[in-house]
Amino acid sequence: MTSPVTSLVADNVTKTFGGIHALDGVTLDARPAEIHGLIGPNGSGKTTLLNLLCGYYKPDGGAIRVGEKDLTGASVQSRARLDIARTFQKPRLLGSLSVLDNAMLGGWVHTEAGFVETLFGMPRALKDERRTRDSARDILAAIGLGDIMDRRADVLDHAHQRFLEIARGLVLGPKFLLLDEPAGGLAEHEIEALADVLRTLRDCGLGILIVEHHTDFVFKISDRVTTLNLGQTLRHGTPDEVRTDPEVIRVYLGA
Ligand SMILES: Nc1ncnc2c1ncn2[C@@H]1O[C@H](COP(=O)(O)OP(=O)(O)OP(=O)(O)O)[C@@H](O)[C@H]1O
Repeated sequence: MTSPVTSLVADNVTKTFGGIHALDGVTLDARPAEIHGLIGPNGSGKTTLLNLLCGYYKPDGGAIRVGEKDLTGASVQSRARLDIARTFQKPRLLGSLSVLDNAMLGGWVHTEAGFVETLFGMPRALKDERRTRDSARDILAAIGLGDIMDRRADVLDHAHQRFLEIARGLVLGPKFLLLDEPAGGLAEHEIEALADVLRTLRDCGLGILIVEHHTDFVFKISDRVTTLNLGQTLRHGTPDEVRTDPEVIRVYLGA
């Protein structure tokens, strides 16, 4: 598949677990400055595709690329260096650390100091830390967590935990942000706030891929939508094209 140079592409990927074909020849591209919604019934392969894109799994067939660069065998760490960040269905935070410290964990990828320099708090390590702290503070403030930066992560409510996970991903300075059910468990006004944040990030040039069951939210916020079913692409198009597709209605959305 040819694609715009800087897209993150899953090209004809397959993934099997035992006898289960979780993905069977799926192609999808996440483009810069675009929100791409990925929907489909339970078990249709959405999270597996996200895990292939960020390097948690290797595909059994097909390829993962950013532009012309083949990432198929690349580790999660090297993909983080290649500007791919993700969040999880259940936020994975370090509860005993503060909001600020959790956000700063996203900055490891940009540190220049080596292990020994960090261990002994040498100048380059201190500079790394200052830079990451400043960046984390700015992002937390922008995402609405500026007033609770010193709070422990484990006392945050669910919405704040979700926003903190996104902030941590952003401290990485990614070009692509992969979100696994970011609206899960959020109230309507929190979903509105999430939509505002994602639109702003998109308008700043970030490519965003959202796996989500909250289809109203997906259709409202996405530029393009892909529907999976049984590990295959059922429909791909604009939100209107997908929402009104008879097969998508039959298999997933209901009449
Ligand atoms: N690590 C694994 N080991 C075995 N089977 C797996 C594994 N991960 C996924 N599967 C199977 O692959 C299929 C696709 O799962 P996946 O989690 O990608 O679907 P999904 O669309 O994200 O579902 P949901 O909406 O419920 O999160 C399912 O049949 C699932 O049981």
